[in-house]
Amino acid sequence: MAPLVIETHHLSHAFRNRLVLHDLNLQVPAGSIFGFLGPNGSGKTTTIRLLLGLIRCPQNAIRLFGKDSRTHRLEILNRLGALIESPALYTHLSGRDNLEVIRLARQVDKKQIDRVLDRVQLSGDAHQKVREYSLGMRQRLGIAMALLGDPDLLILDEPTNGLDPVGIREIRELLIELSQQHGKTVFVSSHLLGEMEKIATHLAILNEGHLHFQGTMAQLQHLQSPVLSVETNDNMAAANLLQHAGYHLQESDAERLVVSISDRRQIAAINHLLLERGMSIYALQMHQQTLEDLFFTLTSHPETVENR
Ligand SMILES: Nc1ncnc2c1ncn2[C@@H]1O[C@H](COP(=O)(O)OP(=O)(O)OP(=O)(O)O)[C@@H](O)[C@H]1O
Repeated sequence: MAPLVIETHHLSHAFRNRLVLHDLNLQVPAGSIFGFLGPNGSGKTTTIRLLLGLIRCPQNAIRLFGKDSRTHRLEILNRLGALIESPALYTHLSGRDNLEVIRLARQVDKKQIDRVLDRVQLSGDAHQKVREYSLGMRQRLGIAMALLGDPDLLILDEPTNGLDPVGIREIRELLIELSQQHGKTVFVSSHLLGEMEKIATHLAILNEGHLHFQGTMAQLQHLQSPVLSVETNDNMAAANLLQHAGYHLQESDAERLVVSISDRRQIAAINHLLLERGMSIYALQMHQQTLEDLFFTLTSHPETVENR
């Protein structure tokens, strides 16, 4: 297994006595594109601020590059670049001059400006004022800033927020290239599973400060179970019956009844049970859960998947 670039050990955090992160044990392997997923308010930005040392954490709770984040702060910061939501930019300056400001502050070699402009494909627009940049170009410039100093690890908080589909695709391609061709580890937060699905090698799913899943994309896909849509003359009565028989209902209302099943034999058993109780069955349709469904289940009924 690749060495871990980020590790958190029982990391918790409270704002004024309100616990917003609970016992987080993250493990981010070197070279991964690690999607840190969760709905709004689940604690992603708080985790990222803790990782970056913008919020103080207890000693031994966070290790970056195998070193404790409290005792090796400078050494760690030299190896990472970050972008939290939108970059702070001087819009009256050109893209190149914005990079120059950061370069001077970080005391990085001047040659790096051309290198990072090229990497984010802004070389041709480098002399244009940032106020003329699209939102997508501004985000790419923000990533270029994070790349100054040639960091091994990039930490990006919702980098595609507010972008149109073209901007989202550009960022997606850039992150894949940074990982695959330049060997960076990319830790990227998002509330959109569909977006992460296209690029992440690993995922963690956070909800209300609790980690509900962590692993590779393949491991997440393995959790996808088949479901059965059931349509009867009385879906509410059918739902009661199935629940009493021990089935897990993913959705149940008068319109829609969706039951988790483990194999096809359960379809026959459900059919039998409903007929036995005199119900009319209009449809039984098996389909594979999508990752979107699984994400919804993990963040709303985690107990149903956690122990599989
Ligand atoms: N400075 C703060 N003071 C008090 N509460 C805070 C503070 N920052 C965040 N919170 C609370 O902590 C919880 C987690 O917020 P956080 O911003 O980390 O979530 P998030 O997953 O990044 O959400 P979003 O996608 O909306 O940015 C929320 O309930 C939020 O209201």
